[in-house]
Amino acid sequence: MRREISYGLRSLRRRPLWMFALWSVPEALPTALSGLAVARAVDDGFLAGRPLVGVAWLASVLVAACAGALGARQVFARLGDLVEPFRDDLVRSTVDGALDRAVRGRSDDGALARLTHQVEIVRDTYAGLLVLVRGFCVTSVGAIAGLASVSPLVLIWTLPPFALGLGLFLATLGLAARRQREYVRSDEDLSTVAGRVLGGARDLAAHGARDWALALAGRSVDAQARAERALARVAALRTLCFAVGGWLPLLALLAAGPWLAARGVTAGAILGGLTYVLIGLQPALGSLVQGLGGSGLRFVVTLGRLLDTAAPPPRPSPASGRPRGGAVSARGLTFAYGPHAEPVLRDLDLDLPAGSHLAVVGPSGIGKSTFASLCAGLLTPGAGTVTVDGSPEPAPDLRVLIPQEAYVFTGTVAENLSYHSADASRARLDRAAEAVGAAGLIARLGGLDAPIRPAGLSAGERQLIALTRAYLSPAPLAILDEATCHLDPAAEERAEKAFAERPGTLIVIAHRISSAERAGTVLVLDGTGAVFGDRATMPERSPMFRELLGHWDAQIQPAS
Ligand SMILES: Nc1ncnc2c1ncn2[C@@H]1O[C@H](COP(=O)(O)OP(=O)(O)OP(=O)(O)O)[C@@H](O)[C@H]1O
Repeated sequence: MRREISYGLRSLRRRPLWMFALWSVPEALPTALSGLAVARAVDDGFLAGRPLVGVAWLASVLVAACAGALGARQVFARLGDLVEPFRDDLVRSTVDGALDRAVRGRSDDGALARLTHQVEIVRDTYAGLLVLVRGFCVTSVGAIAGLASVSPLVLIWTLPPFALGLGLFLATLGLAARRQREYVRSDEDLSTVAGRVLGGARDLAAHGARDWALALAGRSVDAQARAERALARVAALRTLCFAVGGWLPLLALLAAGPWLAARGVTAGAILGGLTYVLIGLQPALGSLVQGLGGSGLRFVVTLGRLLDTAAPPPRPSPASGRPRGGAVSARGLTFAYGPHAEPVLRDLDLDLPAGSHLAVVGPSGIGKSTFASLCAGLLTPGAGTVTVDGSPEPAPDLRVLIPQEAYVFTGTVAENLSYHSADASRARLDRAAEAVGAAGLIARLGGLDAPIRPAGLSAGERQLIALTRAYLSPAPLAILDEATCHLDPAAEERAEKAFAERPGTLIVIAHRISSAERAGTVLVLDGTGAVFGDRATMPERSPMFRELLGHWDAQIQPAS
């Protein structure tokens, strides 16, 4: 349960939370004033023979209620600012988890149900819990402040039993969550067994296995009944906690009446105390017990299931915050896009030590992007293997691939940059943007907190954002698949140099041959075979490389 609660708390954005809390203050006024108004109305008004004073005190509660209503209106208007980012985070990690499984070739039948039904349950219950907990805090703080202002002696008799009931209730929450989970599990088991038994009813009857099937289903029915009884016992325990916290303060105050009167506490103050208990503490505790016991448990259990299947958290960055490793090794790597298609890559062998900088060059359509996708684990080799740091299924935490069409999402600049590095400080985001050459763009957009509208950015600007995001990733292997094609040569050089200096391995699918000039190692794909080796020796070893260099020289000569 701790994981779910801390996820819920972590998702609360600071600024909207402050606004939410600030607008809650007026709502505490009617509760805080209610008992005091009753006490004064009785003591200074009705019992003193001044009914108009009494009525005026009671009317003051009405005024406070109007102020409270205004506050409540603002509170609900701000609820979306807290709930929607939470939902977006949840959708993102659910989609990441499903994609991660899909990329690894694992089926994930429940992904759609999680994304639609379960995310919506969690979002609704989250909003309900925020309203509930806020309401409890506002009402109980108002009532306790009011009790203290009416008479500290009244507070002494009412607060301890209330706190005891609340404490006991909170202590049962862990048990209640466990029981709720067991209940959901047993319910699922029962429907699975019942489905199988009913589906095979004809075969079971034909083989005379009726008793066996009855016993099988009976075990699940018994288990579910046990789980439901256990859940009911927890509900009874909750009622007991409410009785202690909600009714005991009332009984204590009534029983202490003579004792209080002997110490100068007026009838009005005792009545005021009773008012605080009856319209403040008791309903606040009642709603909390009901709400946390119902939608609170639904929140914890459903969120728990979503988190179990969400994307694994990004691998913690090494101590220096920078990636290490990223060795790539291919053995007999062969790939074709169809069973009878001509292979795009055939029997490719290469070893790229960690920290290398490889440029992949070749004519258009020769298989450079295919090679990138194989290294990233997005395609599965038809024959042979390709591994990253020894892993044949390079997980997202091992590599980051930036394709030609860079994806940028609606959100702030900081959210876009830190997508692969949630723990990156703002200073790190700034340094990365500076290194990649995106600092000017970010300043133009209005800084890290500026919102991004993907459609408002040019293709090159989107590439700069995506490149900075990838640069910050803890993945030791970065693959740029023509990821700088919309940048001018100078901006491309700056971005590539930043990636080359980033610890880890860099593979650049070259858009311009100048990318190969900067790399230590080159892979030339020319259709008849592949040539892999040092950049310096490549012109001698590969006629294709010489040809590409010639084209490049011809292109840049007239300009120089
Ligand atoms: N999804 C696919 N299904 C079928 N064939 C594909 C697919 N993707 C690429 N191909 C084909 O595989 C071959 C290699 O494509 P690939 O995109 O890897 O080449 P490339 O060298 O990256 O080309 P470019 O430089 O134009 O991006 C091409 O003939 C292409 O048409």
